[in-house]
Amino acid sequence: MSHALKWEFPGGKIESGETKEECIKREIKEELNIEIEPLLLLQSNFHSYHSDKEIELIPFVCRYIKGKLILREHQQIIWVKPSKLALLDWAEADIPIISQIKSLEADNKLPL
Ligand SMILES: Nc1nc2c([nH]c(=O)n2[C@@H]2O[C@H](COP(=O)(O)OP(=O)(O)OP(=O)(O)O)[C@@H](O)[C@H]2O)c(=O)[nH]1
Repeated sequence: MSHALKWEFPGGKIESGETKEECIKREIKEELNIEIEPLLLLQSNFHSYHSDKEIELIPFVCRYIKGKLILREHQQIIWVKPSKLALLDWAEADIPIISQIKSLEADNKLPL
């Protein structure tokens, strides 16, 4: 909501007592109604949107396990090939993540 109409990866904030893997599974189930398995932890990106708000974005490459995809919180969802990710208008914090995905794909290191 704070970056309305920008593209973001589905996810959300870690709750207390939760691991980052538990968090991403819970958030994807809550937001998209599907079960996923995190396969590869990418590098975090620390980003400051305003002086009062800093986020650590912790990206995972995940595998779809099961479930019917339902949009519970987002306006729109799309599947995008790694080579086309940079064409979208991303939330600022996401830009370095896109570069990581592109270079992993170029090196054939995406576990998909
Ligand atoms: N999920 C997600 N959030 C991102 C990305 N990039 C980015 O800047 N953010 C920001 O990181 C924050 C994540 O919070 P969220 O609102 O998704 O978390 P949440 O589901 O736990 O929400 P809640 O606090 O309303 O329960 C938001 O300010 C969001 O705009 C991204 O790629 N994915």
